[in-house]
Amino acid sequence: MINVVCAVLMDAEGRWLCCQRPEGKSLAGKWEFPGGKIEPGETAPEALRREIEEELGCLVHVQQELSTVEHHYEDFSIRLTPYLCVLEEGVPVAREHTEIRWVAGTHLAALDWAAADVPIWQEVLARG
Ligand SMILES: Nc1nc2c([nH]c(=O)n2[C@H]2C[C@H](O)[C@@H](COP(=O)(O)OP(=O)(O)OP(=O)(O)O)O2)c(=O)[nH]1
Repeated sequence: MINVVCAVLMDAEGRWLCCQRPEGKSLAGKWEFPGGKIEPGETAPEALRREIEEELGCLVHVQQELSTVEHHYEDFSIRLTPYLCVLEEGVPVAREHTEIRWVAGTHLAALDWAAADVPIWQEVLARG
C-alpha cells in the first residue's frame, strides 16, 4: 500500500485544478489531483506542500482533509488522502504533467480519471 496525498484547488471562478499524468509513469494519460507519495518523516500536509511546489511551482495552504480513498489497481494499492487547499504564492504551471486544466464542476465527470480519484471529485461535487 502506498500513501499518497493530493490537493483539491479551486480558482476564483469556482473551477478545480485537474492534472494529466505524463507518459512513462504509472497511469500515464489519466487525470489526477496533483500530489504524490508521503516520504518518511513528513506529515501529510508537509508532503503535499512539497509535491505541489515541485510539480506546479507554487505554494499552497493545506486546509481541510477530505475522505481517504483506498483503491487496488492491478499492480499496486493506494491510500489516497485529498486536502482542500488554497493558493498562497504563485500560480500553478505544468512542470511534470502533460497538461493542467481548471475544470468546472459540471465537466469533471468527462475527464479520464485515475480510478482512485473518482470518489474524490464526487465528494467535491456533493459538497456543493
Ligand atoms: N499524485 C497523485 N497520484 C495519484 C492520484 N491518484 C492515483 O491513483 N495516483 C497514483 C499515481 C502514482 O502511482 C501514485 C503517486 O505517485 P507520484 O505521483 O508520487 O509519483 P510518480 O508518478 O513518480 O510515481 P510512479 O509513477 O513512479 O509510481 O499514486 C492522484 O490524484 N494524485
